[in-house]
Amino acid sequence: MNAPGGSLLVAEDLRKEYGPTMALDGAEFSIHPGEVVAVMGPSGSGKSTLLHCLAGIVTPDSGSILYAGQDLAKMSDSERSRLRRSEFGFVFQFGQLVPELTCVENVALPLRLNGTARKQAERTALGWMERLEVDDLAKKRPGEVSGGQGQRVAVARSLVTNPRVVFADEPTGALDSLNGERVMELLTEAARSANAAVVLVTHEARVAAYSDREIVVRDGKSRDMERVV
Ligand SMILES: Nc1ncnc2c1ncn2[C@@H]1O[C@H](COP(=O)(O)OP(=O)(O)OP(=O)(O)O)[C@@H](O)[C@H]1O
Repeated sequence: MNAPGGSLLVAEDLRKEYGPTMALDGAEFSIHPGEVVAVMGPSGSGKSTLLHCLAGIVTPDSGSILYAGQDLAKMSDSERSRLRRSEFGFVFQFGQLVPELTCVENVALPLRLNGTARKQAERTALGWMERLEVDDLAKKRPGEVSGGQGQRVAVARSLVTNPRVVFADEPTGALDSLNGERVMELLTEAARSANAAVVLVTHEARVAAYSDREIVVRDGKSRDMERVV
């Protein structure tokens, strides 16, 4: 079931203070199934805090977040963590692959944590690695692959559970522009073909260009660029 208006994830009037810092000050957000939305804005404006609230990682001080019509605040911790494990995928800027595991084991990890048997999990993982053009790296460890290759492995891992929303926080922030563009191409292509929505935090216009819509966050307040004349 989706929220009214066909939105998959809707946030209203989010506020979050860290001591004297107002990280979110009435931020709003909405995303439809399969849509790619870029969250832009200057450093420290509240982009990552917004993403963490939407993903149920950080609890806002006030405001509401509805995922598929369900209020995140009314869920128990275990319901929220089940949501993060099975309905959401995550890609971050750095250090997200487990160094001791091979790349295919890394991609298979979310399935293993959900109870899928190893062989089946690794078969599914390899399918996603093919789509991200990194299946030849299956047996390598993260320390043996390049930054761009590692991010493609991380993208494969974010999609392996067939999530309905992928949260990507500066996924190309540590890459050169050519590798960054390729990661964005593959991430958006793979997400669109799986009908997964993508919440993409970035401060780079060329990365945001891969989105369907942009939201700008300034001083903890968000503005949907489509509504700006
Ligand atoms: N865990 C925390 N503890 C204290 N202050 C925090 C915490 N997380 C964020 N902040 C503060 O909240 C404000 C918003 O931070 P946030 O990381 O959301 O911004 P951002 O737009 O993602 O920045 P950047 O583009 O630099 O990553 C900043 O002033 C930051 O210092």
